[in-house]
This record gives sequence, structure tokens and C-alpha cells, in this order.
Amino acid sequence: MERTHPSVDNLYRLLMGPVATTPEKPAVVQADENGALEETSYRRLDRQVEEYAAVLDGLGLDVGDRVVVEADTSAASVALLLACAKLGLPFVPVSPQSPDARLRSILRSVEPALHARAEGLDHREPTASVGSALFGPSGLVVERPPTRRVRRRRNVLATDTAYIIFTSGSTGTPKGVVMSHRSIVTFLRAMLADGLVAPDDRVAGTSPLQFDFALFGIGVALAAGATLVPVPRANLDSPRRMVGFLKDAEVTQVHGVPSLWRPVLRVDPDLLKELGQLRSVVFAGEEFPIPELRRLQETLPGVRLVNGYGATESMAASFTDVPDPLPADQERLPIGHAHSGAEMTLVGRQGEVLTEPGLTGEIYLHSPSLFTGYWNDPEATAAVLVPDPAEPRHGQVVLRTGDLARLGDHGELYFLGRSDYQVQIRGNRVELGEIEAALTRLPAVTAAAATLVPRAGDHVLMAAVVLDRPEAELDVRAALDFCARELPAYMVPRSIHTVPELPLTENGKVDRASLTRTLAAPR
Ligand SMILES: Nc1ncnc2c1ncn2[C@@H]1O[C@H](COS(=O)(=O)NC(=O)C[C@H](N)c2ccccc2)[C@@H](O)[C@H]1O
Repeated sequence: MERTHPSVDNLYRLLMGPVATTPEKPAVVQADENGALEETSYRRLDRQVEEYAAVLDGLGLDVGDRVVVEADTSAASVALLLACAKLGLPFVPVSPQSPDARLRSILRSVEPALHARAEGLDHREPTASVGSALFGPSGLVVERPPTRRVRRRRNVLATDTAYIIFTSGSTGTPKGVVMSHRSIVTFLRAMLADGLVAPDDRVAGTSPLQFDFALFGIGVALAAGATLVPVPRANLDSPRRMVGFLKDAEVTQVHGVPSLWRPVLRVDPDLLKELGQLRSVVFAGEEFPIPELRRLQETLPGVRLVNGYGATESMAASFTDVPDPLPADQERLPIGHAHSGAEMTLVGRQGEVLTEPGLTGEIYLHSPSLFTGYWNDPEATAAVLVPDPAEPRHGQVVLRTGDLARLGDHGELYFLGRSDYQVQIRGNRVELGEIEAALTRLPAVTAAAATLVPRAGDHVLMAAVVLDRPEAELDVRAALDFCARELPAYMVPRSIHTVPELPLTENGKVDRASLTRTLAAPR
């Protein structure tokens, strides 16, 4: 059944490379049902992959047939992803916490051959036409076999699809980001070259499997021959349980969105002093509010804080160390230069490549790790995979990120916000990120979100802030005066509301749509 030749880029081959060199090393350390830590060696993980692959291969699936995997990150789910990769079956990860409507919409869109659920998940109404299976350490059990199909392909090629990740669809219906083996393998090789993860690292992942930040953690940990430590979702809600787990598992690197750290920083930052073995923190997904980042840096002296920037359409673009110490007047975080083998350029409104320090433009990414396209959506694909603005004639496509940045003195970039967060207020271009950055400079404010709330046929600029201690109070008048001094008049919020916490999306980012609805509701 060997379908992947050793010379051909394949995610399975890259991540199971350590089996040949360190088979007994733990690939995954996870909590069992009683909370005790259990190890899965690279050899055992590979055996699980082979076992799952044998069952999948027996179903007569063809290269390119999709498998929806509904699970959190675990040794079993990682093994299933790799079994799919080995057979050229694009995996489509969906979190168990995803609402039924989202699961149904993904099943309707990708028309998978099989929907595999981790054992122990409550059974959701399956879609009749799709094969279904349960999987766990004891094996992959097919409940309803997929419909028979003709096998047209013989080999799995580097250009074949490794996975399809559906974006949260914050701006409309979710789009399926199609990533090839060649793109993800090339990206992970760049991560190895940049030394983000060392073989003796124990890398904690905290994102849901449907978010490519989780795939990133799996990829960099296993490609480096390090150990992946998935943090159980239940442990993320309580600062004490989260820190306790990271300590017990002797984690050296933690991956998570900025909001992961908000509870422990507000409730009991000293808990973090227990993490003596922690070497680095990688955060990604959105801006880390600077006051919180400063608190994290002070609480974890000597720990490397890395700002991971980028989009699922290339997995990521840059990894930049947070300046240590963060200068007092630091207003925006650097996203630096692209990782090795890629390059970010800044493009102006007339499509010209910007080179003058201080200018603002849209980030375009030149990279061999770009996605193949959006699933079944050639128009949306053509809008973001565009001819290189520097020289359209050679036909190379680059990723138009939709992100705005400012060019620093040495070509490094400073993230400013999404171009679709750029709103027009009384004819003026407004960066919501700029308003939020100003609000977080207010004493006692630890995080902020600004949004345009529809009101009486117009829009009103409003803001919500989270304070650094539950019992703190905000002097709204003083806050508005501060904004009037710091920002142009049209960027001063009409009102500022203190909220106990900012609403989050399934992937842990600030849910601006939900916040807008809350602020629009009559007080
Ligand atoms: N460090 C940031 N500062 C500020 N805005 C950001 C940042 N990282 C993303 N973003 C924003 O999020 C958008 C991409 O969203 S996404 O497609 O869901 N992907 C992600 O959020 C995570 C990303 N694939 C990733 C995975 C693994 C490592 C690093 C990065 C970017 O275009 C940015 O607008």
C-alpha cells in the first residue's frame, strides 16, 4: 500500500522522521481520563498510525477523498491525522465544541468520505451520506462504511492536499483553506531551520484542533523530535489548573493565543513563578495587549516571548522575539521579517511596493508555503493569491494578507490591524487597532476592543475595556479626555464600557461581532 515515495514531501513522513532516530522518545505526553500523565513514544505513535492506515486503506478510499476528524489534540487524533496524510486523504479537523450548524456546513461543503469522531464524544446527528467511524487508542471502528468509489490515483504527491482548515468565517461563511503537503512540509522545515523548537523541548498546545495554531504545535514539535503536550481544555478555564498541568508535565514551551494568559495575569500572576522549566512562549492569532504582555514578561523573567504572526493561508509568516524589556513607550508590536525562506513586502494603495521607513501599507507574503486555494471558491482564491505587485509579468503569485503594517527603520514591520478593521468615520480612515492601543495605555486597562455600533441608521464608535483587577474602577470621563489628547477627534469613542472579559471566538480571539451586539443592546 506504499503510496508515498521517500523522496516525496509528505506530512506523515516529516513528522514520523524521529521514529528512525529516537523511537523510544515520548512524541506525546497527555492526561489520561484520571488526569495522570501518559506517554506515547514515537514508535508507539507510528504503530497507531499504521493500524489506522490499514483500516482506512481497506475502505477503498482514493487520494483526495476527505476525512473529517472531530477531536481535540491527543496521541490518537495526531495518529489519525498522520494516517490520513500517509494515504493522501485530506483531513478536515473540527472541534467537538463546534456548534452542530458549523459541523453540518463543513460536511455539506467538503462532502467527506468519512466523519471520524474521537471515542467518548457524544454522538451528533450524522449526515446520512457520509461514512462514520469512532477512533481511540483501541483502534478505528467503522460504524457506517463510506460509499464505494473508484480508485483513480496510485501515488500521493507533494502537491496533493494534506489538510483543509475552515476559517472561523468572522467575515461571512467559513472558507476552507486547502494546504498541500509541499506547502506545510516546506513551512515546517523553515521552522526547523529557525530553531523555534529544540529536540528536548516539551511543547504545550492549547488551541482547538480546528485552528491551525494547533496543527502548528503538532508540526513543529514532532518534526523536531520533541514532545507534544496537549493541554486538556478543562484545564484552561482555571489559572491554577492550567499552571499546575504545565508544571507537572514539565513543559518548556507554551503555544497559545493572547487571551490564554488573561485570567492568570488578572487573578494570580505569581502562579507563573512555579514554571521554572519554562523557556519560551509563542503567541499568535491577534495582538497581545501591551500592558498584559509587559506583566507576562515581568512575571516570567528570562523566558523568550515570541510573536507568531500570519494567516492559515500560509500557516504563518513571521516569528519575532518581543523586545526584552518592552520599552515603556512601545505602542505596537514588531512582526519583524518573515521566517527563513519567505519575505513580506509592504504595498501602498496604488499597488506600489513601499520602501520608505515610517510608511503604512498592506502586507504581501512571498512564500513557497502558500495554500493551494479556498475549497470550491476560485473567486475568493483569486482575490488573495495575486500576481507579485513588484513584477506581475513573471506570474508568481503572492498572498495578499489584508493586514496593514508600518515599515520600521530596518525593514521590520509593525502590525497595525486588518484592512477590514479600517473603518470610515465621517470620511476619515480609522484603525480600530490604533484606538485599542491607545485605550490599553490607560492605567488599569489591560485589554480593549473598539467597534462601530449601528445606531439609528448611522454608526457610533464605542469601546469596551477589561481592567487589570476585578475590583478596579474606570474613570470614564478621564479616559475619554485621555483619548481626546491621544487620538484625532473622530477616533475618540462615544462611550467606553468596562466589561469583566472580552467575548472570545472558538479559536480564542476577541469576538468583535459578539461585542458589537452586546454594546448595541440597550443598556
Ligand atoms: N501575531 C499576530 N498579531 C496580530 N495579528 C495577528 C497575529 N497573528 C495572526 N493575526 C491576525 O489573524 C489573521 C490570520 O488569522 S488566521 O488565519 O486565523 N490564523 C491565525 O490566527 C494563526 C496563524 N495561522 C498562525 C499559526 C501558527 C503560528 C503563527 C500564526 C492575520 O491575517 C492577522 O490579521
